[in-house]
Amino acid sequence: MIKLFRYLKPHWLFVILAPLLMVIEVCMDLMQPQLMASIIDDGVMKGNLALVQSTGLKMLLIAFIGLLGGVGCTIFASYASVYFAADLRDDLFKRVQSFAFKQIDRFSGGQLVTRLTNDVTQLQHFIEMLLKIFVRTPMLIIGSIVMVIVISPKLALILTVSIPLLFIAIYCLIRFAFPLFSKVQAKLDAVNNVLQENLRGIRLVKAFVRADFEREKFGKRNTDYTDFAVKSFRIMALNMPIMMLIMNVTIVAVLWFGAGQAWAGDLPVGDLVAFINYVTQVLFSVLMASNLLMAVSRARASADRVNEVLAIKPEENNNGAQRLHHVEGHVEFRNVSFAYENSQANVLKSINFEAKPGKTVAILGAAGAGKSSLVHLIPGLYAPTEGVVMLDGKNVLELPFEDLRKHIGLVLQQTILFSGTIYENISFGKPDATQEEVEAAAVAAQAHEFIRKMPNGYETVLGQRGVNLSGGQKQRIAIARALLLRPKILILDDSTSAVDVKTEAAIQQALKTDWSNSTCIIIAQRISSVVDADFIIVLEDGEIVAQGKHEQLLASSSIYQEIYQSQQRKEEVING
Ligand SMILES: Nc1ncnc2c1ncn2[C@@H]1O[C@H](COP(=O)(O)OP(=O)(O)OP(=O)(O)O)[C@@H](O)[C@H]1O
Repeated sequence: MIKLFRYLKPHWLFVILAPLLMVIEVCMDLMQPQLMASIIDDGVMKGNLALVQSTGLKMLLIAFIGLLGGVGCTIFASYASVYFAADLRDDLFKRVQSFAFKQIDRFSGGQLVTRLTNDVTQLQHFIEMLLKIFVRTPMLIIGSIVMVIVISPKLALILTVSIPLLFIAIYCLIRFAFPLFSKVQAKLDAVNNVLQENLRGIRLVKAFVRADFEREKFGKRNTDYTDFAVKSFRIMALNMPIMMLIMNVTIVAVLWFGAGQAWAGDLPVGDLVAFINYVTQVLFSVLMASNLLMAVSRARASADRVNEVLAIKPEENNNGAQRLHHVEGHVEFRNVSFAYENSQANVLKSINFEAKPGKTVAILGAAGAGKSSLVHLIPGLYAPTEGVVMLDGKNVLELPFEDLRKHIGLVLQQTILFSGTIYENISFGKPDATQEEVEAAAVAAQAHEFIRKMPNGYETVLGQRGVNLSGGQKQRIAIARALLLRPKILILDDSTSAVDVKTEAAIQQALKTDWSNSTCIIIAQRISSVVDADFIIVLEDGEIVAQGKHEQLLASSSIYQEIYQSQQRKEEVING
């Protein structure tokens, strides 16, 4: 957790001011019981009204100065903790943005959300509390102990029993609390996961009438979380009553033994009252320390989870490598095998093929054959476990990633749109694109016509994830976004699956004419989408089982013939 304190460095002024102001409040608190003793012994007992009034005014003034110190401390502690949390959140967000694909796979969306929200808030509360009481508590404890010893060393011996008792109670509570707090956060992760997944897929849930099932699933995780949260609150709830019990027993003991000294004239009544006040301050300060320690154990759990994210090294950009200014677009897979980190099995096995500049290579294969995994290796989103992926004769993993990816237009299988205008979505990769460039990309992606017909054209605001568009329209916007970059390599990962055959043909025609310099790698389900490709690869279980041109494959590959015939039959059924 100490590591996270570096986020307080830029706000050092608040970090210094908060405890300094707290020192003022503590000094005032330490003076009050002495003044009270003086009012009682020299004013009340001796009938000296003038002294009661003047000392009373002094007490009011001191209380006011203490109040100013306390308020100032709270304000600066809040500033420091809020800015600390903002900087930490910012850094976490940047770190998540810099994750490589394999690191994104490690966390579920819900886990990252909890870390960036709940865990940061826990740490913020802890920092605020720490700044408010880390000076106050030791100062009050030491100051008050000195005062009770000065007033009555004999009575002060009572504290040698009650303070260790308090510490033992606190230690036990914290030992139970820490593992629970870690579990509570993990359970909250699980709740957030279901929540996120469900909200994203709410239409599917409704369409499949699975609301009851999802409600039950959520209910289970929610109850699980609540059970642990209740357990941890129960432990925290024990804290206060145990401390109060020890405090009350101590005060009774002080009165018991103090009364004898007072009656014997060894201890003035005012001093006895002041003694009780100081004892109360000592015990309350220990209580505050216990709250702080509770907060430490909770914050430690949050800090561990936040540090887990911060410890992940950002994806290397290969900055030392030679810049990639010009790309021909020659892609080659040499004996490439690949496995995801979380599974041992190879999803790609000894892949060899090349895509020459300006040519179109199509990849066909059943679901799960490894098509997406294969194309993700080209921009270096994952690294092959064996073999090498080359661009213009260079290993893509040794190229500066930013340069490499600027030359690659990737249209992902799952269309991702951001809330914002259509214009902003298309120009996502090139924010300074002109209207003409954006429109040209949209024309080629067969999106211009439907965008033009929308009430605000390119300025139409899309709802979250483009809810106000059809699946095919979303895909065409995603294609326009990639085309706008004028990439030397264009990868379409099943990106026209929701587009009708005629529109798909028009997109392919536009690619052939206006984007003929780009090497295209197209993943498709329909053979009609790949017949014109310069080269077709058929993948099965991560292996290339056939390759060649459409006619060659029809003549020589039984698997290709099977796919072709089954699709023909389907079309005949559809066309009646
Ligand atoms: N991030 C991942 N972590 C672990 N395994 C994965 C991951 N992504 C895909 N896989 C596995 O890799 C294999 C190939 O998946 P891939 O998405 O490449 O297939 P695909 O041919 O593109 O399938 P589809 O046509 O359904 O998109 C599958 O068995 C899949 O379960």
